[in-house]
Amino acid sequence: MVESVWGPPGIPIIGNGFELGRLPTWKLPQWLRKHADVALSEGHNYMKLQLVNKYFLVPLNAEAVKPILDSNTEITKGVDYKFIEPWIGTGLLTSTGTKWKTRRRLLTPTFHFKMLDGYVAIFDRESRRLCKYLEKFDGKEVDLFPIVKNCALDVICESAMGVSVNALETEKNPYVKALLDMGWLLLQWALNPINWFLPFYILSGRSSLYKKVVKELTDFTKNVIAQRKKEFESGNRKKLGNKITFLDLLLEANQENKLSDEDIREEVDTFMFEGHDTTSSGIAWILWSLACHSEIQEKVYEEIKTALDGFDSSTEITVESIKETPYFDSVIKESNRLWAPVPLIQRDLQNDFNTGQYILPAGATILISPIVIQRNPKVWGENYLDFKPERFDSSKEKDYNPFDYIPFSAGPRNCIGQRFALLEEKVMVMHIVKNYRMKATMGFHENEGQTEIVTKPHKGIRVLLEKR
Ligand code: HEM
Repeated sequence: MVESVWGPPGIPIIGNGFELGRLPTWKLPQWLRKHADVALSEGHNYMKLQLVNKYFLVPLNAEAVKPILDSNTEITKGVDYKFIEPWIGTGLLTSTGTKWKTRRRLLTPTFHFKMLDGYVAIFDRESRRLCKYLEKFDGKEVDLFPIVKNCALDVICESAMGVSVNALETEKNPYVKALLDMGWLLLQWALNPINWFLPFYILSGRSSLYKKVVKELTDFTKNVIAQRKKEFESGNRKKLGNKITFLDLLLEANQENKLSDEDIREEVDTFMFEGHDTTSSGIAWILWSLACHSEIQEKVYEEIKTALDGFDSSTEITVESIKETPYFDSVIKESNRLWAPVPLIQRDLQNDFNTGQYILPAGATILISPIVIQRNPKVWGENYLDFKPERFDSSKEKDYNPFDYIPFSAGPRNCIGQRFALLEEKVMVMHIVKNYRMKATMGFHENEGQTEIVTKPHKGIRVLLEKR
């Protein structure tokens, strides 16, 4: 049971809460890694963290994480997700049991590779806009992170709902503002337990802000759905090239009575939540890795040039041209290894769970940190902190277990948007590298991953930008 699992020493009753509460969030990955090394060296493949009366059990390697991620029964997410349920409901991300299984089956075809062509056309168009926008920073130092984040938001609004919010050029859109406020509220709630104390939450004004933001976000989606449904029913489906939006696919299921209007709203809002902060974090770290390693950046540039057959400004990036870049694939994988965009994955155990080494009790929370697993020196070597795309050389035999590399999680509840995300990362970075040279203004590891909803670069992505 829990007592037999090793954990970093804490204070009686409070456990590790005091230390963790004071730890800057960008130091959390190293803190976890340091203690994981102690646990592993003493023969444990789990460690426990105690926050007052709550235990978090952290699997430390592939052997420990595989049974839980592979489980078809332990699929219930942690309580932290409850906070966003008034917004995203119990859609694919937060539901469990039969509801989750039915939704997963219904939504899987929306990410079928045939559907991705239409999304890639959006990535291409929005990335071109991004490169145009960046022209004003030519020869200057700029933080690319907020810019990429806005572009990713434009991409997800277009892909999910067929709506343009133009976050890249305007901060005034009320929907964009509400999304930013929601991000802030979620972070405050997750990081600072004082917010869990209802009287404080009400008196600090956060409760009323929360209600206002939820209303703004859900009203927006409801209006888009109502409008689209009218067009859809009149047979006027707005086409994206020859493909349709995610919402249109859901409306088809609606016509077959498989999803109600509210079900559709839940899923669209789930994709809005899951689909832009994650990719902007992924893209940001790839750009950072390239900006810190100029020889790797040039190699990627040359590979893209060949794949796009020389390229001029009108060259469109398509699913076909993306296939021809194996080195760039390795660069993306290595970046997602070192800086997994989703810092923590949770499962709330519904039953006692036998890991082979321990029996973990029902009610405990399994806390999976992809960064901890992906920085295990026993798997990735003593140079695990170095950026080495050759670790993922496709011509070499894989010398790691698939569960040692889990940026998109694994098993039945893995990321349904993985292919969408990787294509978006590729297209956006390809456009930037094709048009600009980036040079970091500080050392690679001076920038750390801040554990927020996503792994955020705590010093931004500050680079000197130079037009090619
Ligand atoms: C770099 C980008 C992304 C990363 C690293 C990422 C990673 C993840 C991870 C770690 C999970 C949790 C799985 C678990 O609990 O075991 C997840 C779930 C999910 N992701 Fe992503 N994600 C990304 C982008 C996206 C995008 C673009 C979409 C949609 C357009 C998306 C939609 C979802 C959904 C709906 C789930 C819940 C799946 C389920 O529970 O069945 N993700 N993602």
